[in-house]
Amino acid sequence: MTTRIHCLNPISEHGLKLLTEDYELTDKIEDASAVLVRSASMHEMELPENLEAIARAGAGVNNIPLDKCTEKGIVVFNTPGANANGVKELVIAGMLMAARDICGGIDWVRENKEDENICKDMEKSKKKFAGTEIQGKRLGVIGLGAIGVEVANAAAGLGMKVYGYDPFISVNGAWQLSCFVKHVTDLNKIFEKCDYITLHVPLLDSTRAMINKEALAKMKDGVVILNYARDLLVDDDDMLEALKSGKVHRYMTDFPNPKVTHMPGVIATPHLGASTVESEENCAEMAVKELMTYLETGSIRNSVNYPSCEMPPCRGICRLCVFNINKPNMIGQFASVLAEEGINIPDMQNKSKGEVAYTIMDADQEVPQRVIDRLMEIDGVYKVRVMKAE
Ligand SMILES: NC(=O)C1=CN([C@@H]2O[C@H](COP(=O)(O)OP(=O)(O)OC[C@H]3O[C@@H](n4cnc5c(N)ncnc54)[C@H](O)[C@@H]3O)[C@@H](O)[C@H]2O)C=CC1
Ligand SMILES: O=C(O)CCC(=O)C(=O)O
Repeated sequence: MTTRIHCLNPISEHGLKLLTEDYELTDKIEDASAVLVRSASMHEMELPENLEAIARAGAGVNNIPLDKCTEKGIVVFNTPGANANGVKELVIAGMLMAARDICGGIDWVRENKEDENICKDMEKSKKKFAGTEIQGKRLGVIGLGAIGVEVANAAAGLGMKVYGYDPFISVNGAWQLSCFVKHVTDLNKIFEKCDYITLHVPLLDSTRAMINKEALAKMKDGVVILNYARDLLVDDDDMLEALKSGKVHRYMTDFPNPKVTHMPGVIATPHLGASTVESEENCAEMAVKELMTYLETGSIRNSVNYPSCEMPPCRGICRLCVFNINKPNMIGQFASVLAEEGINIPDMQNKSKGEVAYTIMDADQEVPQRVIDRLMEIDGVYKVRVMKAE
């Protein structure tokens, strides 16, 4: 049977062409078993009953209703690191544009394009666009995940003194971090010391408005803030005050809104961080592969709401995938139901992540609807998915 995929945003052909003949794209989300999405907000959307998975071709998942998806047993994937280089390069460009008035200079040339004496006049005018160099300046990187690590390492390579803060840094992130990046455990140190501060954290309740009046008050006069992560990490009203007073020299952001675009000292790009051929291809490829693997085998890799769980090909007649609350005796109850129905489990795998768990069980015979209903009746089970072996 053909599996239908709906794209909520344009997804790179490089990824879509990996879909085998068992798949087709559909314009109707209500017909889709899976969704590919970039930044489109899914919060107000009705999720189709037969939706099995959503793959975010990118990093941030604040556009997806994760709790709702979890309770419906919809697996949400993202593509860790796939666009990190694209964002890193824009952040480095942002730092350079903040340090030198490159934008002002370009505007001046455009405005004076008809000037016959432009060669002479520019030598008189250029002093107003002069700037500083980033070499030797202090950069604070908040969030040392895929992007933060790359930004920190690149900036260290450009001769900046780099300070990194991430209380939840992964082992992998720590291994990849240049030894020239100073590890900071108190965020205030970044606020107090740095000439440039760049944000690379997800938008969560704990990070929302982390750049606010109190944080800004601790910073050096003339600090540059770079926000290529998410709009709501910065309190716009507090930023406006800081720009007006000169506390912040420039606010570089990838997230313009009607308030931000009117602020003095803002240089904004229209959410371009991941808009490179390479990042779009990497994200699409990873997202499509994650979806196909999950839809075909039940194995989960890079999910943000369910644990990673990988199983070799089905060793029975069919495979049951159970989504449930992570609490005692769930596996015992699943096994009891199958045992009472005379069904053997030749292979199984159970993984948990925080408050949820996921179990894959291979069954040595067809599993009748009655058994699925009994599994669904177990308190804490969100969903049971049945897959036929190839
Ligand atoms: N402008 C754009 O087009 C793009 C923006 N982004 C944004 O950048 C964010 C980061 O992306 P990645 O680095 O790929 O994600 P990631 O998940 O690899 O890294 C995020 C890091 O933030 C850390 N973190 C979480 N809470 C923190 C806190 N309170 N203080 C310090 N660190 C904290 C985590 O431990 C993790 O290491 C995404 O969530 C997304 O919002 C990502 C890609 C493209
Ligand atoms: O897909 C995009 O262009 C946005 C990328 C992004 O913001 C992310 O990956 O979090």
